[in-house]
Amino acid sequence: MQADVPADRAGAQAEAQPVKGREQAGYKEGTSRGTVRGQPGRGRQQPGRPGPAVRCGMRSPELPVPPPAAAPRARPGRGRTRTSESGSASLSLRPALPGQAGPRAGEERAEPRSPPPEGRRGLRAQTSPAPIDGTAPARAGGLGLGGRAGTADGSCLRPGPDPGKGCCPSYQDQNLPPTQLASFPIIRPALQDLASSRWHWADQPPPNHGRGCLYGLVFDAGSTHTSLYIYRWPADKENDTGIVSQVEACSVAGPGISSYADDPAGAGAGLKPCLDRAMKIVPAEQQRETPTYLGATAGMRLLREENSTKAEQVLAEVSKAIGAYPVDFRGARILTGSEEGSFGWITVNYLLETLVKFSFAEKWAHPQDTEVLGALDLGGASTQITFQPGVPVEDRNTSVFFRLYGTDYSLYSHSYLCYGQSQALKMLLAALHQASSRAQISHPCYPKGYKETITVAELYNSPCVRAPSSARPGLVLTVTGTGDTDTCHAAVQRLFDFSCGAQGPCGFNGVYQPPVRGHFFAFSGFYHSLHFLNLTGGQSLSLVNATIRKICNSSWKQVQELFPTASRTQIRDACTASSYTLTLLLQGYKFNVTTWPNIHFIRQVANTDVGWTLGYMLNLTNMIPSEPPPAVVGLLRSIWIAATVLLAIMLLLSSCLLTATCCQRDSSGYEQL
Ligand SMILES: Nc1ncnc2c1ncn2[C@@H]1O[C@H](COP(=O)(O)OP(=O)(O)O)[C@@H](O)[C@H]1O
Repeated sequence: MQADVPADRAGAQAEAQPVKGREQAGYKEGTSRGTVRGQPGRGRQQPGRPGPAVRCGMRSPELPVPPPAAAPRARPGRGRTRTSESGSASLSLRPALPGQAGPRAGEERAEPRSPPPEGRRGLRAQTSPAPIDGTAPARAGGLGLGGRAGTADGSCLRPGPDPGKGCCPSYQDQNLPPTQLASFPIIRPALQDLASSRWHWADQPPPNHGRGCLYGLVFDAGSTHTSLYIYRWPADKENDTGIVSQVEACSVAGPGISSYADDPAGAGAGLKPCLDRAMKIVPAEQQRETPTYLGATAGMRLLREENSTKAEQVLAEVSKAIGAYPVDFRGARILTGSEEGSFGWITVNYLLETLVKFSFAEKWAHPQDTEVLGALDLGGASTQITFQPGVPVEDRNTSVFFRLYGTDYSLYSHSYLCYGQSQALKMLLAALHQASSRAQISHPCYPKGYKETITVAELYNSPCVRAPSSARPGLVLTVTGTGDTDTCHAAVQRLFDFSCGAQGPCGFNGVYQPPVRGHFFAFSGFYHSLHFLNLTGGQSLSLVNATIRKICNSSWKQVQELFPTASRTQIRDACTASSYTLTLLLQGYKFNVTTWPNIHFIRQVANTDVGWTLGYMLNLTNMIPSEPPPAVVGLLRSIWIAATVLLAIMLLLSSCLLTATCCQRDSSGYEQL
């Protein structure tokens, strides 16, 4: 369903034609927009207008998805569980059409898995259990058990008549050393470079003279919640990189928009407080040119699988709500799993300036000898892994190509639907229920002494779990925690099929994956589940194992004492979530004791949340063009001064020469006379 978009915007969007390019995969070495540094506004794309170029592409959605390595496992219920979101979805890195849903073909339906082989090793503590202090003060850098919302720069939140004054932070202000990462020695040099380059900008004239700042708004409509990210960048540096900062992340009250399937208007109404907040931040005269997007992720992908009409209704309602505000609304759509992974990867590498960097020669350039980082995202309903494997990606369904700032990137990316944290925990409970086939469920990952009830209807309310045909929806199930680490780990492992078969290296459920390579940022649920146990500070794998083991063996009373301020659900899920996270990383994505230190659990870099939204906006506003702007960009001021002096000298010399010639001619004339 198309969203309501004014005709003038439709025109702009129509410029963004799908581009045929290399390998017919929607890839184009796009044209840069020719922004000339020092001449603000000239040659610059109008803010809020999509860039002309499509810069990358992915496999066509029609490509077949490889069959699972293992034989299907019969599971009762209605239909198949979706477990894999293949990169076969066309990743259209171009302005989204309003209300356009992402291609469905990318949503690979899950194939049932075979039971994992017997005797698979569980998670084992390799050292004696370490004390857990979930209430310990946050490490340097201020990482804490935080809410989703945060104000990066409170001083800039007031609307003002003059957006150019006090609106954009100065470059000094932007030089916010991402101290969250200070404990990661490998990453630190890159961050020091980042900081130094920002100091370098500080030498430049203030960026916000003239047009002030530009803003962009992106709603992350996740399966568990929705957030509005408000971004800002200096207007005269629109085509530059590394300068977009997050002003605020506004958390929408209530669950994710997919929960409003039976009340679509409620999904739209819920967005209004955050839109009102944005209208207070973005100066009134700039609101109409502020590009605004809503991207929905796995929750909506699942709803679309279940009932596409309801999914469209929800999208239509959120579009209507956003369209009522005076912004340049560019549409609400459902991202494919591959887009989610790829935009997360762009965000990570943009924030670390591994794609393009401001050099000492005062030019933006692709940094030499800089390794890009991989991205690991754990949502509520899906998880993504995206990295540059350094070897050809053998499965075209998981292959992603980017050309960014004149450099080609060949990535591996895959999204597993239903393997986000909330849905995985639901699958675990359903499996335990089906194993018990009674109204009593013993949950080995819940603390001893914990008890709750849940109806069959509540348990089986997702396409990721299938109700047994005999299950009565109204039946009340009693779930009792047994706090048994080994049984818990075994149950978590049974959610996966780790066997790769003959087809080569894989992740899980028979999905091809080359061996992990280089450093990774692990964010969203990966960060939150381990941060709760204070395990995001570069702890060794043995300590992580020992800590999780200890928490999983604790009683309900003990964990309540350990986490006095946490919610009941957080405490209940501490063991399950961390066990699941570790299993996914180690057995699923195949990290090991050697590569474990290469995973950096992170929530923010330089006060900007790490997630897909920033990469999405950067792409749709063409802020990382496929080719660098023309070479005239970034000429040194000293060169201009030298050129002016040289010109003056040349003019002086020419006039001297002219005078001398005239004099000579005059004297020769006399001679003739
Ligand atoms: N402040 C937080 N504390 C704990 N967990 C969080 C927090 N913020 C996000 N999460 C977790 O991060 C994930 C975000 O998922 P979400 O974006 O809603 O899902 P998806 O990307 O699958 O649609 C969820 O697993 C959620 O529980």
